[in-house]
Amino acid sequence: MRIDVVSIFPEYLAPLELSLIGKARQDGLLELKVHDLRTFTTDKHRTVDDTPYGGGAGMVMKPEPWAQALESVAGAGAAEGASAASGDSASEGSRKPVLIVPSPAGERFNQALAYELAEEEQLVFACGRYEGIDERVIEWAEEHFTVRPVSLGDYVLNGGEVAVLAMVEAIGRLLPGVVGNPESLIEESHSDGLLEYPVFTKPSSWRERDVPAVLLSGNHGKIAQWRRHEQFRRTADRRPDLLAEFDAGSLSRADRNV
Ligand SMILES: Nc1ccccc1-c1cnco1
Repeated sequence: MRIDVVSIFPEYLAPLELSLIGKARQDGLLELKVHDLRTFTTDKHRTVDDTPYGGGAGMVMKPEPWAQALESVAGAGAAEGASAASGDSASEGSRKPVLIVPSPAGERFNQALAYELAEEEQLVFACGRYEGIDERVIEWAEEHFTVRPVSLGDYVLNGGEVAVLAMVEAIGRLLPGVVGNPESLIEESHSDGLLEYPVFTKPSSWRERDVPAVLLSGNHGKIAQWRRHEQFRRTADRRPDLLAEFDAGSLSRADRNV
């Protein structure tokens, strides 16, 4: 996968050089490039914003630098794919790259969307700041991208960079070879529509609190049943909304007895 991030604060994305995502980049499992939007300005002040038509507080990001930046990265994934592809590169990159615009007015990011986006050949993230990006950029971008405004949640950030850090980690860790043990992806919160069960490690007794005895029993059937029950209990307690969405049809026979 190829990821491009456009921002006026490229240094904000430095954490993507660290840890799991940083190693994936070093191992060639993920190609990620960060671009400074100001590179695509033409005036001596490298202006990226201006006052809003219709009045109001704050500034709006100008359209032309964004169009120049997005044109510059569009298809880079296909180009990379084509150069890397030994076979029919015509089929490589035939899909438009996905332009993800972090926005409080976007669809909610969740694990299902992370899995969906992890299948893409190229993701481009446009980090808006100020009061946002001129809406005409979003409309124009539909010619070159599949455009998806995405929200991390119902709260206000100062820009899209923090959202991109979260989304790139959530998506990048799903790519083949990134997480050491792929099995660890199976039992995570939200991987099956429920919250994950509680975990414990040594010592078995700590500050007069004991690890649940079933986990020390060696009875793997009972342990699995206890863990599944804990998933349902936790989800009902903390995220009843998820239970409402949970596909009861996916319940196994064992689930029905927890
Ligand atoms: N508030 C914001 C401002 C700018 C870019 C993204 C956001 C955002 C994303 N998810 C929630 O908020």
